[in-house]
Amino acid sequence: VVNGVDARPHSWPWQISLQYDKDGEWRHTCGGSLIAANWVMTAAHCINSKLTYRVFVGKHNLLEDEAGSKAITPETIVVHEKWNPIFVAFGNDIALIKLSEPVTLSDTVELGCIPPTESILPNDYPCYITGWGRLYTGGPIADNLQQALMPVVDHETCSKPDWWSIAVRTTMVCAGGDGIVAGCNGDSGGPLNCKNADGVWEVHGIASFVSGLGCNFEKKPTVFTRVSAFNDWIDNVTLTL
Ligand SMILES: CC(C)C[C@H](NC(=O)C(F)(F)F)C(=O)N[C@@H](C)C(=O)Nc1ccc(C(F)(F)F)cc1
Repeated sequence: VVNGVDARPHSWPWQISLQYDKDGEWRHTCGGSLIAANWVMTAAHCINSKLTYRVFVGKHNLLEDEAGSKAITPETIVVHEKWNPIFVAFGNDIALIKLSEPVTLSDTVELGCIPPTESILPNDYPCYITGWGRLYTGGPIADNLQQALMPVVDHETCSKPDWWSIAVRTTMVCAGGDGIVAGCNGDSGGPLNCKNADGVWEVHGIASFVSGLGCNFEKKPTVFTRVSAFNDWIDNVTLTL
C-alpha cells in the first residue's frame, strides 16, 4: 500500500498472507481474505500451479513469530474458469483456496463478510485497502500490515477515457486514484474493506491491478474484482468442494 499507515495489529482479522516456497524460504506474494474457517478468497493472478503455497492467518508483522498466527497448507485451489492470465483487464480475477484444516477463529483470526449479490457502492463511499504490498512503486513490501482510506470511484468515472477507459468492467470496483494512496504489488488478492449501513465490515473487492506506469498514478485507481458479482460462483465452489 502506497501512503498508508500501520494497521492496529489484528484489526483486519480476515486478512491473510499467501506465501510460496522459494528455495526453502517462504515469501509473501499476495493478500487474501478468510471467508470461512476453511476457505480463503484471493486473486486468480496470485496462483501459479507450479508453486507450493501456504496461508498464514493472524499475522501483523511478517518478520516476527506472532502468538495466535498459524500457517495452513491448502488442500485445493480453485481459479475462476474464465480467468485469462494473458489479460488481467478481462476480469474474473478471483480464486478460492480450500484449507487442509479449518482454522480456529479467535480475536486475531475472524471471517470477512461477503457483500450482498450485485451490491454496488456509490462514488466516494469510504473503504480501506489493507495489505503488505510495496510501500511505493518499485519499493520494498511492508513488514507491518498497512491500511489506507481509499474512496470508491464509480464505474462511470473509472471508465472515462483518461481514467481506465475500456480496461475496467462492471465486474470490477475502483478505489483511490488521487495519485497519492494506492494498492501496489503484493497487495494483490487482498481485500477492499467497506463498512455497511449496519456497521459490519464487508470485503467488497479483491485487489487486482494498478497502472503499469506506477502504483499511485493519478486517475488510475486501484482496480478490484467486485466480489458482489461472484456470489453464485463462490457458493457453487464452497458448497460443492
Ligand atoms: C500481475 C498483474 C496482472 C497484477 C498486478 N496487481 C497488483 O500489483 C495489485 F496489487 F494491484 F493487485 C499489477 O497490476 N501489476 C501491474 C504492474 C500491471 O501489470 N498492471 C496492468 C497490466 C495490464 C493492464 C491492462 F490489462 F489493462 F492492460 C492494466 C494494468
